[in-house]
Amino acid sequence: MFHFARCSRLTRGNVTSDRLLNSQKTRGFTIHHLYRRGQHTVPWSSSQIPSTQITVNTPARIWRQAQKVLRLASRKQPRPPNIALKFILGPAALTVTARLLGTVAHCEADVNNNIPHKEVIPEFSWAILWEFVRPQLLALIGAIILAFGAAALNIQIPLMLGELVNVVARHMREQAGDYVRDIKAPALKLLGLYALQGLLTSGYIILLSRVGERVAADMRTTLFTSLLRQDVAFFDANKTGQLVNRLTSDIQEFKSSFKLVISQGLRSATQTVGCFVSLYVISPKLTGLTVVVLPCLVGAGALIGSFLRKLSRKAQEQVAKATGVADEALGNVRTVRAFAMEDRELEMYAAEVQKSAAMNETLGTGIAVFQGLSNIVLNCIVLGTIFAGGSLMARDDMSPGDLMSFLVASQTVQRSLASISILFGQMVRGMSAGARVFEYLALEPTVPLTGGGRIPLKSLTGRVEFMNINFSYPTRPGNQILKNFNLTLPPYKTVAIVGESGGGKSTVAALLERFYEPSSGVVMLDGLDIRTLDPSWLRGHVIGFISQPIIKRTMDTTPWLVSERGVTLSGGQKQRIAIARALIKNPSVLILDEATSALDAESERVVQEALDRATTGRTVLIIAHRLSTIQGADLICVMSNGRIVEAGTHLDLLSKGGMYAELIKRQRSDGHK
Ligand SMILES: Nc1ncnc2c1ncn2[C@@H]1O[C@H](COP(=O)(O)OP(=O)(O)OP(=O)(O)O)[C@@H](O)[C@H]1O
Repeated sequence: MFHFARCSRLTRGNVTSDRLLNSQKTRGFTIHHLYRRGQHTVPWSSSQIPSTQITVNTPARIWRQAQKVLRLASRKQPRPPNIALKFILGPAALTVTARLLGTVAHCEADVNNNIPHKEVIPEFSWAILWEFVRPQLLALIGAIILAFGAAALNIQIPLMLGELVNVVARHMREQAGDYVRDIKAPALKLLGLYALQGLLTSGYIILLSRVGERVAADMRTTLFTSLLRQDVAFFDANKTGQLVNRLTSDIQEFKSSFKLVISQGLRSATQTVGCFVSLYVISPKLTGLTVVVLPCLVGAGALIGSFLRKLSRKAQEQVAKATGVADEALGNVRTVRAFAMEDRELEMYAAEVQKSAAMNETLGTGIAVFQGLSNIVLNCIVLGTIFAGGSLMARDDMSPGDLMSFLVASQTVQRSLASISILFGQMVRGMSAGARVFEYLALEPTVPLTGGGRIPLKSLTGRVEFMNINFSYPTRPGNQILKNFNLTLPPYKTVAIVGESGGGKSTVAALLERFYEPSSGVVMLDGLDIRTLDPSWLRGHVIGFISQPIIKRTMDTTPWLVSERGVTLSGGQKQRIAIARALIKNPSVLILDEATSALDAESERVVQEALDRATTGRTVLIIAHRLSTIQGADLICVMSNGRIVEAGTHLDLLSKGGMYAELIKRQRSDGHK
């Protein structure tokens, strides 16, 4: 048994409807259950109608309802195995370096991770990067110099600390001399070093953030410019969400990596080399011991760190998934309400939120165990160094200051090595994000936005001819929509196209707008192939387009504020605004694509009057569903199977008793006038 529910028509090319259809597809719905092109009735099987509904909107009631759904959802979620066990048993966990605490902190803070794309990752181009970096070269060189300076000072600091400790130790041993006078010089020197290091660090961070922000802003505008230029077919093939992702998270990811690799990469590399030299100078024996132990610690730590990062990324993906469900539901709240789907949406959201909470809990436990182990290992390293260093001191191979310097320098090496291992992963991620951004920069549209001839508006008559057009949409090349299609729109006349849904009527308008190029054949304007004409002039001055979908935001041309998606306006008001916008450019050719099909009788009358005035003195192409609105057209063409099969006036076609007469009969019996 089927129930029929009325819903507002989801229009083609409408992002909301596309998103809704996609989301419903993924949630086990069949598109046809929700939407059939050109029909306003939506069949539902009785089993799909939700059995419970939120009917009372008190907060307590809603809260109870949410809790019920959450309980149900959490019952369905299998709990992950105890992560602590995995970590405690992992043998590698015993050799974690302290700096990898930083790795974990990084995992938590890395909220800009891109959800990995399934498609093949394009190649990173250094040449394109150079184009963006070149204007910021001076600031970048400045940042690099300051970062090097800060790193060089970091190498000095352990040695200075050693000097200071030696003064203290000497005084304790000898109990003689002026302690303040002796300690003053090295202490002031160290203080100076600290201050300079702080200054250099602030300097390079300021410069780098300037470079990073400017490069990112440049990339965003260049990518957006490139996207706006792309063919309509490009947008058929690529989901809006993915494109927006490239503008936002990919560029963000690239920017973070760029800044991090330059600042921390430079600093860590310099510090590692410099401190190793210091270590060797201080004590070759102790350095030998460190060379054996340290790489094992760093390697094991990096391994666990990378495991946690993966876990963190999965948790973020899950959060994004949950957000996606909420976004779909809130973005399409009218449809959700119309189908009484609140319970189901809540259930789906709660299930996704539960999953993400469970994953984040796992991650949290992992981080906690990791941090605990790291602390133990760090302390053991310090203990081991003091133990080995102490025995060297006993043999007079080392001074207390040397031991202090050694401890601090070895900690610096550990931190730097761990940071390099993190940076390597970050660099790979940043390069993939950059490559995804660069991919569309080099893409050239087949139909340019501008360029080509213009016909002087005074002599333009608006005669349009479609000659032997064959056409398939680029995304569905096997499905030929227009087959040897021929049609002439005489100047100042109104031609209507009618026919079965999905027969290709709107496609004809899309070809005239040059949204797509025909596979073969030509579209002519005043005897000129439109491919030789300037597309921006054609769209901006010659062709006016009024379709049923309403523009979803305010435009400069409207003197009053329209709410998001135009929800505060009636259908008739929206349509009259659309007509006003199309007429502002005083077009010679006007396309009306189902301009009144969603309106009630009164609004239709008002809009029809506006349209009648608008069409006077122009070449008009009407793509119609409701045959009542086109009876006065100079020519009515019936389309079937990609070509015109009947043409004539309303009375001609009625008297012929062919397809048009059949359509009229069918619409009358369906209840349309
Ligand atoms: N952007 C697109 N990419 C791929 N196929 C498309 C695209 N737009 C439309 N189609 C397909 O092309 C065919 C013709 O669509 P078109 O919108 O031109 O038909 P129509 O006669 O205007 O239909 P309706 O009366 O239902 O609006 C349909 O099968 C449709 O699914």
